[in-house]
Formats: sequence, C-alpha cells, structure tokens
Amino acid sequence: MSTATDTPARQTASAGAATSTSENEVVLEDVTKRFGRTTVLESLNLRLAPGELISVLGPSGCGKTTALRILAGFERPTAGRVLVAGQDVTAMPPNRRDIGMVFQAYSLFPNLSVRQNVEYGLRVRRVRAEARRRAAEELLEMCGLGSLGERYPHQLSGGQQQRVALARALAVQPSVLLLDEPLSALDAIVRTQIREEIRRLQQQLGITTMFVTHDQEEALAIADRVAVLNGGVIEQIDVPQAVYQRPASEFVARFVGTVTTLGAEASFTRGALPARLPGPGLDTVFIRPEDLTLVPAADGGCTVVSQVYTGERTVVRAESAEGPTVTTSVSSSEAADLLPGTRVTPHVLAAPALRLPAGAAQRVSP
Ligand SMILES: Nc1ncnc2c1ncn2[C@@H]1O[C@H](COP(=O)(O)OP(=O)(O)OP(=O)(O)O)[C@@H](O)[C@H]1O
Repeated sequence: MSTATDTPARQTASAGAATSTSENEVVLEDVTKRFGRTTVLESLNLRLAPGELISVLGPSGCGKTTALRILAGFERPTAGRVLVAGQDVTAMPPNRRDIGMVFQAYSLFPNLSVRQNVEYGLRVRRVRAEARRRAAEELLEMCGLGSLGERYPHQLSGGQQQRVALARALAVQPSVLLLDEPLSALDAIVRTQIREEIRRLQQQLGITTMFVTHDQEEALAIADRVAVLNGGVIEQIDVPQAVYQRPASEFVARFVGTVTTLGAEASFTRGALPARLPGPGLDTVFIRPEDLTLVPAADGGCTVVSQVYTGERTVVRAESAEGPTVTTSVSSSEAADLLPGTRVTPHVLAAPALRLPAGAAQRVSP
C-alpha cells in the first residue's frame, strides 16, 4: 500500500484540490426511475454535502447503480432533478458533468501505460504535455504508484489496477467522485487497504463522493453517512453508528449486521429474556450479538447448537424449542463455557437496537 501519505506531491495536490471542490453539494431531488413498467427508484431524495462521502448500501437489484448512473448522466430520471453545486445538470451529458468514476471492473485502457491512463482525461481536455506529466506524477505518488508509471495494466495486480483507476478518475480534479463497488473484485486484505486509501484521498481532497456497495461492513467503515436502499426507497440515512445501533426498520436491522429477533413484554429493556417468538401481546425486539450473552443454566430454555471461531471472537448460536435462534458473539477465550449442547438462558445487556410494538404491521420471521 502507499507509503506516500506525507509526500510534498500529495500535500500540494490536496491543497489545490480542496479549495476547488469545497462548494460541491450534490442533490438527487425526488428522483424516480422506471424501466418500462418497473419502478426502480421511487421519489429518491439524497443530498451529499460538500466533501461528504455517502455510501449507498442495499441488496442486489435495489437500484444503487441506477442512482449512481443518474448522477453520472448515463441515465435520465423519469422524474426529478440532479443538482451539482446548485446547478441543474439533469439534462447534461456525462462528459460535461465534471464527475470522476471508478467501477468494479478495472476498465483501464489496456494499450496505454499507467501514466498514459492517468493522463487520459487531461489529454482529452487538451492540457499541455508538461502540465499533464506533472499532474500524473503527483497522482501516481498520491496513489502509491510512483514507480509503476511505465507498466501496462496487465502487468499490475488487481489492487494496483484499482489505484490506477482512482488516479485516472481524480486527474481532472472532478467536483464529484462516484465509486460503484470498486473493491468487489479484490481479496480481503487488499480490499481493506484500498478502502482506507480511498477514504484518505477523499478526505484529503475534500471531494464529494458516492460509494455504492452491497457490503455492510464496507459501507459502515468508509462513510460519513450511509444511505440504506431497499426496493428503490431509502429506508434510513444516517451516520454509520446510528444505522447500526438504531436501525430505523426491520429491513435495516437485518441487512446491516446480525440481529436476534425475540418476543418481549412491552416493559422489557434488559436482563434475562426467554427465547419466545413474537406473538400476540408481545413487542418484537431486535438485539445485536454484542448486546446479548448466553448464561449457562440447567433449566435454560435454549441449547447451544453451534460455534463459529473467527479469531478474536466466536459466534455462538443457541436454539429454543419455541423456535427462535439466538446469536451472540463472545470473546473466544470465553467460548469454552458455551459448547454445543449446553443449556443456556439469553440475557440482554443493552436496550434492543429496535423495538416494534405489539401489533406493528411488519413481517417477522425467527
Ligand atoms: N437498462 C435497464 N433496463 C431495464 N431494467 C434495468 C436496467 N438497468 C437496471 N434495470 C433493473 O433495475 C433494477 C435495479 O438495478 P441496479 O443495477 O440499479 O441495482 P443494484 O442495486 O445496483 O444491483 P447490483 O448490486 O446487483 O448491481 C434491477 O431490477 C435491474 O434489472
């Protein structure tokens, strides 16, 4: 990964770019998109503050890429407007929108060297050769590619190719950066490295950014705010901690992280909780694994059924005869007390992440 964090090149480039992008608010206003009779986005409202990174998170087919393509200008909304820095760009073609993009597939020009790829946008804009070369040098340095300028895409690893794609997108100093699942093709370690690199550059350059992903951990880790999209509608938009700790709906509770769903008395907040399914007269509570512990008890209503060792933590699941599965995550050093077959009682340590009052019209499954 890059060790170029404090190079003069990086400092110079960031200082210049930060001023030039500070006014760049991006707004999707009441955006609806239909393909034929299918409504993919329904009155979507999304505002990215200048310099903010919003991750748009949702399951496959929920409309993430469509929202991003509308922002980029590759799709026209059926209704609604797109504003960049206060200007209505809804009808403006992509190449006039001053937006940089990075896709999942690296999409570099295979016949151009790394340097030529990075210079490409500047060449199209008829920037003089010497200025192009200087800008490319700076960006290559910033993106940890300083020594790779003369290589060709096929001579690079996946992570290096994505860094080139990022450098190429940033070369023209766009007002807005759009990233569509840019890390999906990378292995876990490189994925984390590039994620951190993107975030560092984005903050340094102060560039307004939309980051589309279906990976909840990635969305929480990289964003100022997370917009959770479900069936073309934003179910919640908030800072990562709020989306995880105070999900606004059952969908968000289940999609962002793991939850145990149990029935509880309206007065219940914490303590021992029999593992009952939600039913008549009971609230439905959604509890995060770290807010739940399993206490061994000979008369416990649940039995441990599995342990999954993940290193520092072990995920322990217990089942009750009444149906619910209870999921908790314990320090691996404590997992020996919770071997499969152990009778346990769930204890809730903190207020549930979400509570649906009895009778709330939501589908609840164990
Ligand atoms: N050009 C198109 N014509 C018809 N339907 C389309 C078109 N583009 C997208 N869709 C449909 O719109 C829906 C949303 O697609 P979109 O690519 O925005 O989803 P997504 O959330 O990005 O999913 P994924 O994570 O799988 O890429 C899907 O049902 C898709 O089939």
